[in-house]
Amino acid sequence: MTDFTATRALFDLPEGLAYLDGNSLGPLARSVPDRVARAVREEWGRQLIRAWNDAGWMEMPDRLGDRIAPLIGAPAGTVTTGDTLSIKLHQALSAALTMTDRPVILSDTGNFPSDLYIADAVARQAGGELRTVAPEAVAAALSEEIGVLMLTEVDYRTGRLHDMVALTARAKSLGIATVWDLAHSAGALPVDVAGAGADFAVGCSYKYLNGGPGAPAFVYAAPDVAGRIDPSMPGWLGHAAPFAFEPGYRPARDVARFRVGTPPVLQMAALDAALDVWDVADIVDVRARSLDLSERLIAGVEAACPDLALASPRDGSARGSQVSFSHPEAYPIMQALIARGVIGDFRAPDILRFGLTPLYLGEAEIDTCIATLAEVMDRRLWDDPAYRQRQAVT
Ligand SMILES: Cc1ncc(COP(=O)(O)O)c(C=O)c1O
Ligand SMILES: Nc1c(O)cccc1C(=O)C[C@H](N)C(=O)O
Repeated sequence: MTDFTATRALFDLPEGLAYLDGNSLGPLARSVPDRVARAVREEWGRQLIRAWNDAGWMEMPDRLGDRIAPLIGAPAGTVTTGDTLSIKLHQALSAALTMTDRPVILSDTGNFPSDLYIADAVARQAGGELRTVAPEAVAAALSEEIGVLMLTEVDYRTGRLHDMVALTARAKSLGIATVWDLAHSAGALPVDVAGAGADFAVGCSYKYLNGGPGAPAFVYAAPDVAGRIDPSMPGWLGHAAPFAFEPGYRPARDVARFRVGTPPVLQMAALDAALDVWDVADIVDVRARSLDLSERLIAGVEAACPDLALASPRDGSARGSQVSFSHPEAYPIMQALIARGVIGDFRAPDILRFGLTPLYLGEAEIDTCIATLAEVMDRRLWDDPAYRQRQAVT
């Protein structure tokens, strides 16, 4: 059983702040500064170029992939890390399109814009198109016209959770390759990519994995497809023998062929330290506690703030690890909340979004969030021109 008092002590959160935005940027794990300082001072500073071998820098992308793998139900050797999620998604989609003669990608209208932009471009470049339907309509839209199904398991706005197992099985029965974006799943709820039979999965590590701003993305390729991929971005570090400097490209074994160029070692050192929390935390316990905290938040907000409408599925099993409410004045409401030490975020056009992250959040923060939100709403504290000034990053 996970001891959540112990996991919370592993994070360095500002005193007096209720942080419900770990679904966008996870907080600093206490072990990170020393690990990064060691990478800077000892490895870079003293070992210099030798650190690629002696400090294991070159193996880091695959080693971190192996640390993330158990959280997404992937066997060892099937996940690697690097670049950004947008890039890893581009690579996975390009690979998936080579597995079909139907250059049509199906996704849903709620998917993250970056995913849709990339899918649209990749499909058009392959002579096909991206089709989108409402999230609830995905199963019915799967047909033999579709070549690739690309979905984000948890909707970034509403928290709606797709049924990965059922959709992947149905896709497979129609010969459709699958690419799952686990940005809002990895570290938030149990995922079983291998059990579901997914072909590819991608995700980021700066949300529920707490790797820090700009932390590397991860990519999973199923063992039966990995060795057949002709990478769209055949960088030298995805070569079977990078330091042979051969004139022609020969892909590395399985998923390692998704590596591109030099790994961001300092960022990877931060992620490496942040992942230590999973040595003492069980994702099944995290999910159970996330659901309890979510119920508490929903019940409290609905009782105290009748003007806010629940924008997430009410049924916990159909929801990821976030709870969203809608209101036409969601932007200034969130700014007023943030000014009072409760951090969630706003998503256009009208969503107040709260991430539930039991590794470092408990009942006290949920109750503070409810009470502060109630005060902001009751006293119309949001109705201040200062809170309407839009920030560049929301
Ligand atoms: C579902 C989803 N896909 C893609 C991205 C883009 O990731 P990145 O900026 O790391 O490329 C994000 C978040 O930014 C996301 O939430
Ligand atoms: N990646 C981000 C960034 O570089 C700046 C600000 C926010 C983000 C995010 O991750 C947004 C996030 N994907 C979301 O779900 O809204």
